[in-house]
Amino acid sequence: MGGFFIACHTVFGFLFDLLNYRGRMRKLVTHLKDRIRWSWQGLAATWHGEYSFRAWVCANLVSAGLALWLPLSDGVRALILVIGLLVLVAELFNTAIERAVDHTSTEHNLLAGQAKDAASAAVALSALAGGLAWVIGLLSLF
Ligand SMILES: Nc1ncnc2c1ncn2[C@@H]1O[C@H](COP(=O)(O)OP(=O)(O)OP(=O)(O)O)[C@@H](O)[C@H]1O
Repeated sequence: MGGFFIACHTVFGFLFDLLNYRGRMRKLVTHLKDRIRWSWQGLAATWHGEYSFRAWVCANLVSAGLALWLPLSDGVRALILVIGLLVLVAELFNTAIERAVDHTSTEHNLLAGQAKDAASAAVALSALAGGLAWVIGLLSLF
């Protein structure tokens, strides 16, 4: 009799865990789908609203094409491609900060200006890193 109860407890425990697990997985997949949708919305809005983002995407396509075409080492290629993506990431943050600041107030304010300038500097520095990666890559060809 004791063995029967232990067996029931084990089987029901297993079924309960399985249902719980499936519920958690379903929640995880829904969250993942939402995050992909929101990220896509962010990319699309930035693409449509920011000329500089479109310009960086085009520059990245040219840079990536050249990096793959030229006989560069794998390390330099990876550096150029990754830094190129980081410039886009910096531009997305720059846009997010500009939008958040302008949503709060479009009045002239020292802190608002500093926030935007810092975001702008982040894009400039990441672009500088990309340029540096290209200089290293081109020097390695000679
Ligand atoms: N509310 C503000 N208060 C103070 N200075 C501001 C404010 N808004 C903008 N500025 C100044 O103007 C600069 C450019 O502003 P903003 O980033 O909004 O212009 P933008 O032309 O849309 O830039 P981007 O080309 O990066 O999209 C800022 O870096 C900052 O120095």
